[in-house]
Amino acid sequence: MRKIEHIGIAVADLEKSNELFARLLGKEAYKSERVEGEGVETSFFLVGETKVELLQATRPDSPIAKYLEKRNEGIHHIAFDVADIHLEVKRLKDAGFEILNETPKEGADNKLVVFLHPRSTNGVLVELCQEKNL
Ligand SMILES: CC[C@H](C(=O)O)C(=O)SCCNC(=O)CCNC(=O)[C@H](O)C(C)(C)COP(=O)(O)OP(=O)(O)OC[C@H]1O[C@@H](n2cnc3c(N)ncnc32)[C@H](O)[C@@H]1OP(=O)(O)O
Ligand SMILES: [Co+2]
Repeated sequence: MRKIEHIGIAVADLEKSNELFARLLGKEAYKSERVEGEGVETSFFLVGETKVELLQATRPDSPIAKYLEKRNEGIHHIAFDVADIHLEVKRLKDAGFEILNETPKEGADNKLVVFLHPRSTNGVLVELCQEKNL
């Protein structure tokens, strides 16, 4: 794990939360991106070396929709930047963590992503991110 890539925050209304975080951080989101595979619309704010990712569900079966059915808006996951996602998946699997998708999938912001089940990570949904062009 090289650094915290982003903190993912589940929101009900992306436009409203974009305005709130722009006011909070003193800067606008640098991008918005829809990830069909996850049923999410995201926006990203750069904060030093790391990012805040806001996520709104685009369909009822989205993990974000399911999350917000049971919980208030708030921190949904923490994402770590990794150099080699396949190596990290093997390391973490051997270390006893529960990998949700062993084959990396398309993430936002030009990343390949893998998720670990929160029941194996002290109740925190963990995402691994590798830059796609490496
Ligand atoms: C990829 C685009 C973008 C990016 O950065 O590039 C994203 O970040 S997309 C983010 C949205 N996608 C995902 O979250 C994919 C991975 N998530 C999942 O596969 C599910 O959400 C899963 C398996 C974590 C939970 O799904 P499930 O249907 O099992 O939901 P339950 O409500 O039944 O929860 C089971 C159990 O897990 C706990 N839980 C659920 N979500 C979270 C969470 N975000 N953080 C911590 N814990 C979570 C929940 O409380 C249940 O625990 P229990 O003790 O049984 O009550
Ligand atoms: Co994320």
